Amino acid sequence: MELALRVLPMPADANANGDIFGGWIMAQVDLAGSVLPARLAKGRIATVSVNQFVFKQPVSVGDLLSFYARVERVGRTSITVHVEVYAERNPADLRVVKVTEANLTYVAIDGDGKPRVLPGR
Ligand SMILES: CCCCCCCCCCCCCCCC(=O)SCCNC(=O)CCNC(=O)[C@H](O)C(C)(C)COP(=O)(O)OP(=O)(O)OC[C@H]1O[C@@H](n2cnc3c(N)ncnc32)[C@H](O)[C@@H]1OP(=O)(O)O
Repeated sequence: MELALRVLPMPADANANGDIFGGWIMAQVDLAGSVLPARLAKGRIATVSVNQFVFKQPVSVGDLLSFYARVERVGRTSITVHVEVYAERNPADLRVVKVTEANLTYVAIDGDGKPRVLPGR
């Protein structure tokens, strides 16, 4: 898997319990997932589906989040990627835990927002 994004959640991204909002994490996964498809599509892409989002562990302010991605499938106009998210925490006694993973599909689109055949397909 390839490192696509690394980010530190901030207090503004936390909910009333002090854990990071799932929706904020989903937005970061969408961005991280788009990196490999954007390279392959060589142009505009749009997210068409997100499957199997599972939150395994809470994320806290101060965790360093790393988003790893790999291409699962390349179709005629679409690319599906698998993204896994790991949190590094507790610097004094470092722990790395997988916090979530998801499959996302992106479609290459033209200037009118219609599906576009991927380069080389
Ligand atoms: C220099 C580079 C560095 C990189 C640096 C990174 C930069 C990175 C920047 C970009 C960052 C953007 C990342 C955020 C992207 C958004 O946030 S986009 C906003 C949210 N998404 C949208 O608004 C999309 C709305 N949907 C649509 O406009 C249309 O549905 C679409 C996406 C154009 C597709 O059109 P459609 O007519 O529904 O599609 P259709 O012809 O039926 O099928 C097209 C393909 O999609 C597949 N598909 C359709 N529905 C589904 C489904 N439910 N599930 C799975 N696949 C499906 C089909 O199987 C088909 O695949 P192929 O067989 O051709 O491979």
